[in-house]
Amino acid sequence: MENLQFIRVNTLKISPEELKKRLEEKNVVLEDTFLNYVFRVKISPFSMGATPEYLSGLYFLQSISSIIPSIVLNPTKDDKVLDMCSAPGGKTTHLSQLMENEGCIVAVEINKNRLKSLRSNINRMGIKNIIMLNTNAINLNKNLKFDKILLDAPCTGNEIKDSDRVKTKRDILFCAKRQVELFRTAIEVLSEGGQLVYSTCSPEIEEDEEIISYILKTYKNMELIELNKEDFPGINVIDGEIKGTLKVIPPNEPFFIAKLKKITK
Ligand SMILES: C[S@@+](CC[C@H](N)C(=O)[O-])C[C@H]1O[C@@H](n2cnc3c(N)ncnc32)[C@H](O)[C@@H]1O
Repeated sequence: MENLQFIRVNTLKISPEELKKRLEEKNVVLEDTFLNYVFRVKISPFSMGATPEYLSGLYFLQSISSIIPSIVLNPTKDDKVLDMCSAPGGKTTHLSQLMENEGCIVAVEINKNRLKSLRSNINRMGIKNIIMLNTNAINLNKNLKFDKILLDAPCTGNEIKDSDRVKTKRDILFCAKRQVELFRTAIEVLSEGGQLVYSTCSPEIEEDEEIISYILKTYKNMELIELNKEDFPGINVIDGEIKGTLKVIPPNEPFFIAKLKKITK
């Protein structure tokens, strides 16, 4: 099988051209993707997680599927952004890069140990617009308000990440319940007119489309913003069961992505 490792260049520190040149000088073979700052690693003589360039924060190792949610959220320098489930920070640091290290991101993570990897990634990548919160995102103060929210929810995962785990119906329903609870808080702290991206790396319909359809049925002030699979050439993306949602399928890492807007309070 071809190598499906990707690097996201940290454009806060280096240009894609310069990093590509530096890695090619070390015999790394990179292939372009539809994003000028993301490359597929075709051949590497060494581990891409142990190079001086990696350690000094010039790039992040990230599946191309998991690059989609931050692009779809499309934050600007003026936004107040909430990342509800943020460690180890692949998407948070990508959001920060898209915001050119300006604006403000509140990155929430419940797990203390995982918060350490988030902190180290933020430091390594020279990011200055993130406030970390070690708490349960479900219990966030409902008076807070954000323009954009990423809910990259904890889920049962997928066979590419976790091939030996056997998931049960019980695991799936446990995650689905928590996903709805997180979603309820997300809607409360989203400003009127604000946008929310929901993603999971699980292909299970109970954690994906069924969550979106429950939310759209229950919250009449939330509407779906339709996504277009043609915007992601070179990635195996199909339409989800709900028109306008996306599913990334193998050989890429499975992912589900949906975007919603809060039309009224
Ligand atoms: C899918 S991972 C997030 C990956 C991350 N967004 C990234 O791109 O690197 C889900 C994360 O949510 C955290 N989490 C689970 N329940 C949470 C909660 N109630 N509040 C905040 N974080 C939570 C988990 O510890 C885990 O780190």
